[in-house]
Amino acid sequence: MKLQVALDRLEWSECLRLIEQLQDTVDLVEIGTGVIKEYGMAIVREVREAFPVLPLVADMKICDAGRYEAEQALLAGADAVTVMGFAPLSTIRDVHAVAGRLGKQAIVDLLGITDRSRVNQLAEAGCSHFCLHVGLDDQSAGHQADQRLFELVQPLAHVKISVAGGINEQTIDRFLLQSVHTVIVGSAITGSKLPKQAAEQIRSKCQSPSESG
Ligand SMILES: O=C(CO)[C@H](O)[C@H](O)COP(=O)(O)O
Repeated sequence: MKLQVALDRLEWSECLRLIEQLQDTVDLVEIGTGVIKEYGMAIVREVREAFPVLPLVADMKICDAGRYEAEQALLAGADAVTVMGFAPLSTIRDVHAVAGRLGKQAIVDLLGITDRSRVNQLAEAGCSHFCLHVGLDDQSAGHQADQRLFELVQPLAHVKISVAGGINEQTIDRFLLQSVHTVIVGSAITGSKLPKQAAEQIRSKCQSPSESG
């Protein structure tokens, strides 16, 4: 299981400082939606220039203007871009087309989706990487990423699953036996007084016996 650290609600310099610290511990770095809204593509470009081989996700949460917004982030240097599962299929198709043309990835964020038939429709449209996601506001209302989320994608074979939303060193245990491709962790790492140690502890749980050294 891969570990993706999400950089949310952080200042520019703090993002760069954290990437410097965490680059050898995590598999992917996500520039969070709020950071992108504050600093735009300039921060994606600077991260790419400073860390040329770092696998980088731009959490654009695209819901319209798919071609334009996906191109912005992917041409700025991101390897993958997110599009919302509730967006029009035309938008979702355009994001995938741009990603395919540039040899990059599109990830469909299922935030707010509770209908399995919608996920099937997305899979039929060619989506192959889904993010099961409990958003910050729903977390505040007491919701957590748990087994029920997986029912959305259970019947689908050959898709990659990421999971996000308030995951920490304890709650990650819930996903170890699921076929999760990537676990996305934000606050539990970036809000820690010792982010590298927090990432290392979570990282050690991501490794299956065959992956550990
Ligand atoms: O996409 C996000 C918010 O929309 C976050 O990046 C994701 O939920 C991970 O952050 P945290 O672990 O703090 O919930």
